[in-house]
Amino acid sequence: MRRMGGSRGLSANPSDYKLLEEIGYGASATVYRAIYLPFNDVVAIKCLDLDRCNSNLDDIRREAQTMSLIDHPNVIRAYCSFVVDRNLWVVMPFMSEGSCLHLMKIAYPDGLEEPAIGSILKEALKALDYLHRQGHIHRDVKAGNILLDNNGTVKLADFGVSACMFDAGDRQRSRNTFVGTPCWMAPEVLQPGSGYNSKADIWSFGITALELAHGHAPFSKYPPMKVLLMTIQNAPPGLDYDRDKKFSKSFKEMVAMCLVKDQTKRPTAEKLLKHSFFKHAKPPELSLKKLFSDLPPLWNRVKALQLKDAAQLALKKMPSAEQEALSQSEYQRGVSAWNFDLDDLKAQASLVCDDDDIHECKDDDESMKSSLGHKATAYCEPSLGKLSLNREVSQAECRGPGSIELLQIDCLNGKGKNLECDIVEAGCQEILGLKKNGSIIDVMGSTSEKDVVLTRANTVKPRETQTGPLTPGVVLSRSSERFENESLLANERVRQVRKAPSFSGPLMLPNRASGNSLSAPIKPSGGFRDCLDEKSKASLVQIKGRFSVTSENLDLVKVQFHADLCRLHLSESLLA
Ligand SMILES: Nc1ncnc2c1ncn2[C@@H]1O[C@H](COP(=O)(O)OP(=O)(O)OP(=O)(O)O)[C@@H](O)[C@H]1O
Repeated sequence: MRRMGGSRGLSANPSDYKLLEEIGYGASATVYRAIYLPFNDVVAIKCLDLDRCNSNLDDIRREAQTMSLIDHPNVIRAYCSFVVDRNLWVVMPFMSEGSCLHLMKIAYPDGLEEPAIGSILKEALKALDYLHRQGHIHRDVKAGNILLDNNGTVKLADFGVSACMFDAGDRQRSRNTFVGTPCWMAPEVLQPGSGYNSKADIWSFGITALELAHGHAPFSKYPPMKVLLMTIQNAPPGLDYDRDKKFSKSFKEMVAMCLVKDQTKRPTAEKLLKHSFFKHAKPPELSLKKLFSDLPPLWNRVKALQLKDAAQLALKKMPSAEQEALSQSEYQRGVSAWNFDLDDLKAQASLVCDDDDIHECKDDDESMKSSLGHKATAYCEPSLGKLSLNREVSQAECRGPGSIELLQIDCLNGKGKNLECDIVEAGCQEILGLKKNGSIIDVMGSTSEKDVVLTRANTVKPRETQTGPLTPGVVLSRSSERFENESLLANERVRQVRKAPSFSGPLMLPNRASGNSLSAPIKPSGGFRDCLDEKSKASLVQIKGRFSVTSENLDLVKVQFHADLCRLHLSESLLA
């Protein structure tokens, strides 16, 4: 056991803590509610599995140190941190309402009202202002990293990928590293070698504003590679469309100021705080408390979300581990290609149907809703040649009420060209048992319902169109009782899905579903990294929800990309 970082009277003795329920999970960590026994205080403990972590110990130590030095009411700080067996425990304040992302997923799938958004964003912006003044770039600003408590306190969390602007040498080079979560990443962050600064956080902040307004980030239904391309090539997203009429002019203007592609034209956090949108924002204790007044306890919400994730994974035909491997592989192809062949990626982007982009730019949900019950418009271009891979199901996104499930079948040859595409449409809500117009997700109402859901999910076949009426799901209740009753049985099922067995070879990954991101899944790459040589490992890091490729050693990335592709071919032939 080793202690890292400072403490405010809390001991670094693990036996002083009693771990209670799981309240969150990310790429490499599980977060628990816990009791600090000597004071009988409730705290949160982030348990980072050092074996599962892609970061090296220095990065982890840095996150813990950064967290322990933080002193701002809107930034989560670490009370203390210490190593227990192969885990790093980071002890921090318990934020009883969890992340904004979880809150939206469970109760506000179409986003929050403007007053609440204004309050949340203002507090998060104060946090960014503080961090930037301290020389930090957060690099992972998103709703999943904005935590709330029942008093309406808002805190920015997760310094896992933060960087220091004052670093020199190797650390300075880390700012040429491609880090973040694709949907939230600024265009300049996607350009290896160009370098970026705290303005990257302002872009992510603007994306987060859209996320809070719509319930999901722009482009979140697309695979990561396409997100990267769209971020670079499309006009910046904004609050410009029909569905956004309800929002004020000043909100729209504030978002537009953040989402300027030229980073030099974006305001600093300090300047943005002076914008009229924030001047008129209500104190959070007035506008936020009512958001969670009827919700069950955080841990039951998290369980419900885990069940939903599990059902989504079960929905797909392939064993989840295999599917994750393919998803990982797709992601990697895209990013590797981005790094070494910009023209090729641009060519790919030009092949994407205009329709598709229009759907995204106009209004994901509206277009999805309107296509409910109809065969979705073809997503990709016609075949360009002989099919070399028959990869299926690269993305399955389930949105809010009234949405459909798109299972995108997308095949690539070695050059990254799309060869064959198809779309399978499935009634997402039918499969997940979601109430059509409800807000809270009560995914599994009873054991038998769970069985029905999973059985249904397993019988969905890619390449078949799922038509017919959507059956309204289980009635969603704001009572916590049902969550309580379900939790034990459900937990086991979730864990089984999480620990899906490996399918074939080194691409098999631990499964954490989509816990902290609404974007297309980006999976942990521990298993995959294991098969790389040490140099390749150094140049490429991917974890769920985040992505990192250094700008150096791109050749290694390229070599690794081809190796990945070969493995994928091999898997395909084994499958055939
Ligand atoms: N102090 C806290 N109180 C309550 N919930 C928390 C706290 N810290 C984290 N969580 C929950 O746990 C989730 C995961 O935490 P965190 O983002 O720190 O993990 P991570 O592994 O770094 O995630 P990722 O890499 O996916 O962003 C958060 O999204 C949030 O829902």
